[in-house]
Amino acid sequence: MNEMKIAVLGSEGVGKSALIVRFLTRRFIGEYASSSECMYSKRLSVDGRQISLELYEPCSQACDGKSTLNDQIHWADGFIVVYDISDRSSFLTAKATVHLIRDLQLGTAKRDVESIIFLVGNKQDLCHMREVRHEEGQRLAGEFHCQFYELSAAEHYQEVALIFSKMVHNASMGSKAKERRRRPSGSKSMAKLINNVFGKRRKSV
Ligand SMILES: Nc1nc2c(ncn2[C@@H]2O[C@H](COP(=O)(O)OP(=O)(O)OP(=O)(O)O)[C@@H](O)[C@H]2O)c(=O)[nH]1
Repeated sequence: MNEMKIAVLGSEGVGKSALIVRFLTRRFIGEYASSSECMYSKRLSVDGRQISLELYEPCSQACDGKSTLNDQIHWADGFIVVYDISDRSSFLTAKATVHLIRDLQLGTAKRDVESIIFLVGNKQDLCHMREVRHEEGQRLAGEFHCQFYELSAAEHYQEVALIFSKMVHNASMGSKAKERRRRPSGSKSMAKLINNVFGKRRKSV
């Protein structure tokens, strides 16, 4: 069984949990708590191979034991960097994050293999409130050698699933001979994920 580790990054409220939960459960669940970092795990078959996938979502608020981007770069096989197309500041955070991943990577043992980064503009259903043009996302992705997607976790299951499968596929190509690395926190089972989702406090859109 191959292991695959993906970190889902982005500023508060961009829809990181929504995307992960959509992928894992096919459902869009509107409200999630954000007071702790989360690790989700899932087994899946990609290109005929069994993959044990771990998805890490850091806590976007100040919390104990928070991992640094440097830790995440050592740990992850790939990054999904999310912003909200109706929130320009989240795009600027995504830009800074992508920049940092590329910069920090140069100082690690992984510098020979460019980290796989997918830049994702979420909340496409809010295009009437759009603050970030599609072309801006495309341009940023081109500049930093990322793949770019715009979608809505609220409305698009297929697109969300496609992104995660592509990420796993691409990351598995680049990680075959890779050393095992420390992970930033403990793992959550699917049952815990469901409890977590339903136990989370409510936030408004
Ligand atoms: N309209 C719309 N709302 C969305 C979408 N995705 C997520 N949301 C909403 O955005 C809010 C934040 O979503 P989360 O998934 O908690 O975002 P997050 O990035 O995990 O937030 P933190 O954990 O606080 O960092 C919630 O109210 C979601 O219902 C989307 O595609 N469209």
